[in-house]
Parts: sequence; C-alpha cells; structure tokens
Amino acid sequence: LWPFIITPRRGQLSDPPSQTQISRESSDETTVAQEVSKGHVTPSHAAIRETANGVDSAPSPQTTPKAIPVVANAPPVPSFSLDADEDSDEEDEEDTAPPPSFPAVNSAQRASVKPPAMGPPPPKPSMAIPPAKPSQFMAPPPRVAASNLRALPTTTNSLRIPSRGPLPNRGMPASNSLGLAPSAPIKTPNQRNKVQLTPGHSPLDWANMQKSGNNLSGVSSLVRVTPTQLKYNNGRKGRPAWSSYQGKVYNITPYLPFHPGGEGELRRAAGKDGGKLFMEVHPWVNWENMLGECLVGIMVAESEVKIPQSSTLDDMD
Ligand code: HEM
Repeated sequence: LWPFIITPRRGQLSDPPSQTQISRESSDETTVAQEVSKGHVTPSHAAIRETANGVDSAPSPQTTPKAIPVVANAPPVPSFSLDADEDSDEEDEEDTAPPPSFPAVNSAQRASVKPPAMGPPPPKPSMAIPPAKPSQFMAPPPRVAASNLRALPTTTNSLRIPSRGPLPNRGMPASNSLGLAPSAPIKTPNQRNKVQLTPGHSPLDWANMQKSGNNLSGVSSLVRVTPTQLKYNNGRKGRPAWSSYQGKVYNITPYLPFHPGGEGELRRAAGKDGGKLFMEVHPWVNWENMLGECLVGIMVAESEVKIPQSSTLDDMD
C-alpha cells in the first residue's frame, strides 16, 4: 500500500500538476507544513506538494510530480532521497558508525559462547569416531539368493534370466561337466540353430582358407558334372560331398566343419541340388562367395558327357 517513493530534488518540477492532483491536494484539510511537522511527509514531499499548490513557482526542467496520497494519522512513509545534500544527520551518523557486530549483542548465539576466562576450556574435538550403536542404523535388506534372483518375475521376456543353462546370446561353455572340450559341434539352444564351431573353424578361419590358395575343389580344372556324378559324390564312403546351386557344382567337403548350421545340416545337400534347402534357411547368405574356391564345374545333361568305357565313377576316387 505504501511503496517506496523516490522523491525528486527540490525545485525540479516544471510541468504544472494536473487538475485532479491540484483539487485533491487542495481538498486536503491538513496543510503541508503540518504534515511535515508530524513526520507524515518528508520535506521533499512537501516541496512537491507546495509546487502543486502553486507555492513554489520556481521553474524546474525535470520530471512531472507523482500523486502522493496523504492520509491523516497514517504511519510515516519510509522514503529515501537521491540527493546527497538532503541526507539527514542521522544518516550521516549511520555512515560513519562502525558496522554492527556479529552475532548481535543480544543474540542467543553470542550468549551460548562463553569467554575462555569465564570457565574451563571446551574439550578438544576428537578425530576418532565413536562406535555407533547397532540400533542407530536401519537394518540392511535381506540377501537374496542367486537362485531366487533368477525366479524373480519380470515384465518383459527379453529381460528374464533363464533359470537353467547358459545366459542368452552366450555360447555353450568351453568344456562340458567332465571338463572335456567338445569334440563335435554342439547345438546351441537358440532359434537360429547355429552350432558352436570347433576351434579353428570360425567364419574368419574359412575366409582365410579361401584366400590361402589351397585347392579346395578337389579337381585340377573345372569339369562338366552329370546328375549321376553329382549323386555319386554324396560325401559317403570316403567320397567328396558335392552340391549344386543354380547350375554350378561345389565341393562342400572342406566347408563342412565351418558351416555355422552344423555339418549334418550341410550334408543334407550333399549329392544333389542344395538350392532349395539353402534358400529355405538363409537366402541372405552368398553361396558363391562362401564357396568360390570350392567350385568343381557346371551341371550338364547325362548325354552331354561321354564317359569312357574303361572309366567309371568308382575309378575317379
Ligand atoms: C552349401 C552351402 C551353404 C553355405 C555356404 C552355408 C552357409 C551358412 C552360413 C554362412 C550360415 C550363417 C548364417 C548367418 O549367420 O546368418 C549358415 C547357417 C546355417 N545354415 Fe547354412 N550354408 C549352406 C547350406 C546349408 C544347407 C543346405 C542347410 C540346410 C539343409 C543349411 C542350414 C543352415 C542352418 C540351419 C544354419 C543356422 C541357422 C541360420 O543361420 O539361419 N545350410 N549357413
């Protein structure tokens, strides 16, 4: 209700006060001099109001006067002046007085601190932390057994930890319960039916073998393969395993231990056209890249290959 008022300097008012302001000031029964004496207004206020009433007619180049409500018997309005000349004597005393002591003389903080001369010195703080009573702390949560952790219900299947077997996306352990290394590829319990390949038969190992320059096809030059020849080379009885794919014949024998789907799966395509099986399982795999060095030849009709009378397929082994 009573804002702080920045009072202009005496004599700084130039614009005549509005009619409303004049009539309001004039209707006030209390004179300006009386109000000043009561402390209701500051001398600066009085100057403004005297100017408004036409008492002070000195021209002033600055701001317009602000309306100042005056209420009889109202508490004094706190105000301050930007004019250093109008600083009261009290303010001067405040400026030169020493800063207030802290804590305050009559504060509880000061009262609680006894001067050293008044009594024995306070005990020195010890660095050792006194042992806390057990009852002071909250009891730790009970430990949950590992087996119970696995059985905790989860909201999503992807976060569930299987209660048995290896963790998801992890291969089988390097050794079985007897501590023996697996001698044959073991099927992992994943949906892709991938197997754990024996050491030295990773995809990278196969890539290196393809680049090694070794003859992986088993033939010295590309040959024309008849359906009978393909059927005969089915990987049994020591014969190589051939498989055709889109009219080309590959020797899949060296790739058998490298096949991520397992040797048995790959053998299903031996001695025949493996294109259908291949495309059913992994159409994204690039057969020609994977087995490029294993290329034996191309498929031809039986009639296109004239096998010499003295030479049979058995002789080729
Ligand atoms: C002879 C040519 C073949 C090659 C070069 C070959 C290559 C591959 C490769 C690279 C993978 C890993 C795929 C991946 O990680 O995404 C794979 C996986 C697999 N292959 Fe073959 N494969 C061949 C034939 C076959 C055949 C004929 C079968 C089935 C009769 C088969 C069954 C599988 C299975 C079950 C997997 C594991 C599951 C999967 O990866 O989807 N593969 N094979």
